[in-house]
Amino acid sequence: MSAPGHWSVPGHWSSGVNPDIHSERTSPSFPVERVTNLLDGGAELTATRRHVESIINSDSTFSQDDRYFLTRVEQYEGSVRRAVRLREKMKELGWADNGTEAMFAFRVLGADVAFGIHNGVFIPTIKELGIEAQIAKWVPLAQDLQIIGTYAQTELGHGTYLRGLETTVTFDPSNQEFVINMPRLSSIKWWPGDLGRSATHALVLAQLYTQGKCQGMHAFIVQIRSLVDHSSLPGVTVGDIGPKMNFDQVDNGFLILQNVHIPRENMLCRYSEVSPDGTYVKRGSDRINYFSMVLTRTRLLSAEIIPALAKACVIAIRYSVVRRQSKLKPGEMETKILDYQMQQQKLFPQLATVFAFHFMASSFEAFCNQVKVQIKSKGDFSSLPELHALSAGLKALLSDVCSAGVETCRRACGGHGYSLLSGLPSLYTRVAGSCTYEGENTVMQLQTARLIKNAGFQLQSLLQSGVEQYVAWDSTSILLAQAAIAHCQYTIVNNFVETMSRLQHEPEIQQVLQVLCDLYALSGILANAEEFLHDGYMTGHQLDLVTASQRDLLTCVRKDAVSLVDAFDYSDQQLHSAIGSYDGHAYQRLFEWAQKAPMNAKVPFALFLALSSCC
Ligand SMILES: CCCCCCCCCCCCCCCC(=O)SCCNC(=O)CCNC(=O)[C@H](O)C(C)(C)COP(=O)(O)OP(=O)(O)OC[C@H]1O[C@@H](n2cnc3c(N)ncnc32)[C@H](O)[C@@H]1OP(=O)(O)O
Ligand SMILES: Cc1cc2nc3c(=O)[nH]c(=O)nc-3n(C[C@H](O)[C@H](O)[C@H](O)COP(=O)(O)OP(=O)(O)OC[C@H]3O[C@@H](n4cnc5c(N)ncnc54)[C@H](O)[C@@H]3O)c2cc1C
Repeated sequence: MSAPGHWSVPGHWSSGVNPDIHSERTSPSFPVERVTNLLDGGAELTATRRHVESIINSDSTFSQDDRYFLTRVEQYEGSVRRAVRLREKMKELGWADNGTEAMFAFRVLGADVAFGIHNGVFIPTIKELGIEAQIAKWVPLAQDLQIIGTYAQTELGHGTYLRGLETTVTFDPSNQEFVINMPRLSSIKWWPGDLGRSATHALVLAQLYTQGKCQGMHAFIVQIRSLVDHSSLPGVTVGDIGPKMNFDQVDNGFLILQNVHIPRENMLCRYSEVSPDGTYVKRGSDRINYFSMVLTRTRLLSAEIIPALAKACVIAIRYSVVRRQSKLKPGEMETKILDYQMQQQKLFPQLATVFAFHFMASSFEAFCNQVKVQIKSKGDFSSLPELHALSAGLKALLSDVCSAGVETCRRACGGHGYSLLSGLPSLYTRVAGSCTYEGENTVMQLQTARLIKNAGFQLQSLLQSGVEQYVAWDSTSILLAQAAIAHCQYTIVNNFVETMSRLQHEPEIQQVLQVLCDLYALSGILANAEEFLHDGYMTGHQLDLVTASQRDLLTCVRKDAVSLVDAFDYSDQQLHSAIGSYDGHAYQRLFEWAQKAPMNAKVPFALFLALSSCC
């Protein structure tokens, strides 16, 4: 520490690691690398991921040092540059689109690389709902960025209620074409990502009409811009929907189609098709055209939703050991804020939640892949309702909990948590979108509730009393949504316990993770205490025991907290945080990054004159 009164504005970094964070890493009670391996799915995958990250982090195109000081157009153009560079890298290095390296590359870059809907929804939907000939035609063009696609389903007037979508696609057997129309203002496609400036093609989800009958929502590939000069095609009006809470780098757009003609072959027809004479042929489940959303909900858990809370925990816990404020014991040094029980009560249940959700998402993705194979190779749709119900409930629960958890981490960092430079506000505004997109959470919970017994009794008694089905359903919906959440919580705790039981051959990591498993379960009981008391499932005394046990567990986690967040293995480039970096030099980074603010650029002389003239 420099002598009082004599210090220099840091023009350089304090070398090494902040001693306050260094002391937290000297004796972890578990092998940190083994937890990293467990989270990656094995040591080999950790090595592959790190190799991919080192390639990305060493390429200046992917650098985002100025990310907090860019205009919206600069953010969009930067994300497009990164997307094109990534495609070049993948070609140079031979990373296959469905390979591990590409999966890690997209995960590291997330929405910071353009064409997230193109890569994450447009291409997978063609693979799932298209026949082999359609996959062979469109997917290579898309993977090579010769076409850019979007997924255009939501309209100005409808997002949740898909049976209410107004865009019509009518088959004309005389010329073997579909004619697409949007009958009114509320029919305009509104929100699709990559649509506003980038997309050349759209997967348009619309009501299919053939032989005068509506056959419900189907998917159609529609070219919307020229591949020569990128201008919009005849009958097409397209643009950006304007500023949003986050995702400024994404060109969410609007699309109007008036009398646009497409060939019959452009309807994705793995599970349904229109014959040349206009006959509609259906294969499989009524709701198979919703399958792409089920897959996206599942992928978003580990691609977007859980990483937001994981990064927030890394930032908040690292900052909480380098931030000293007030004194626990008079006369001693100021206290690390992580030593306050309240700070532990805020942050450690969030940390336990990340592990619980990580293990749940891994198990659920395995189940989802199993169902995909069942459907595609055997035409067996029997597991689709369960997959839908659970994917809807998990997406709703995990996005709700992770959004609230990121906000808790942000608030736990005081004023610096309110600075964009901490990385926390943008983590929150970004993950908050997941409570809405890919199925609004309330509606998703109610989809899960269709399976749940207790709510069913209430529903049954209403129906038996003669109440109409839709009235009975809506008047039970609060109970139904609660039942759906409880069902998902039970599934998550059960999965965490089962995951721990499979670690008996690694006692050191089993022990530290078991503490988090217990903390997650007990915190869940405390957060829903009224339910357990209401049903007589627990007494007040038992709840007191839960509270005391939770407090003891917080103390157990405290010793290893920094090592546990280090195990997530996020690089500083991925955290984009001045207060959560590995070396713990929060104050130096805040000061240096602030110098980049355009507000600190040389005051223009004209402004100086104007200011001086008014005083
Ligand atoms: C990895 C990603 C890329 C990463 C990249 C980088 C990051 C980037 C981040 C941003 C990424 C943004 C990505 C946003 C992309 C969008 O937001 S796309 C638009 C998403 N929109 C939605 O999710 C719409 C939500 N609405 C719906 O799904 C449907 O309207 C509902 C709610 C399921 C209701 O459908 P419905 O036809 O009215 O059916 P309903 O009457 O409720 O049910 C009838 C029966 O069908 C069943 N059913 C309903 N749905 C299904 C289904 N899907 N399957 C099976 N059965 C079903 C019901 O269970 C029910 O069965 P029974 O109980 O009768 O046995
Ligand atoms: C960041 C972002 C990216 C997106 N990307 C895409 C994309 O790429 N492609 C695309 O097609 N769409 C996209 N969307 C749109 C998104 O899918 C819709 O916003 C979402 O499906 C919700 O529909 P909505 O906005 O019409 O809300 P509504 O369906 O109008 O719901 C509004 C509110 O009404 C209530 N409500 C609605 N229905 C019910 C019900 N049955 N019971 C009880 N309450 C109900 C709920 O409180 C709900 O929050 C995106 C949205 C966002 C925010």
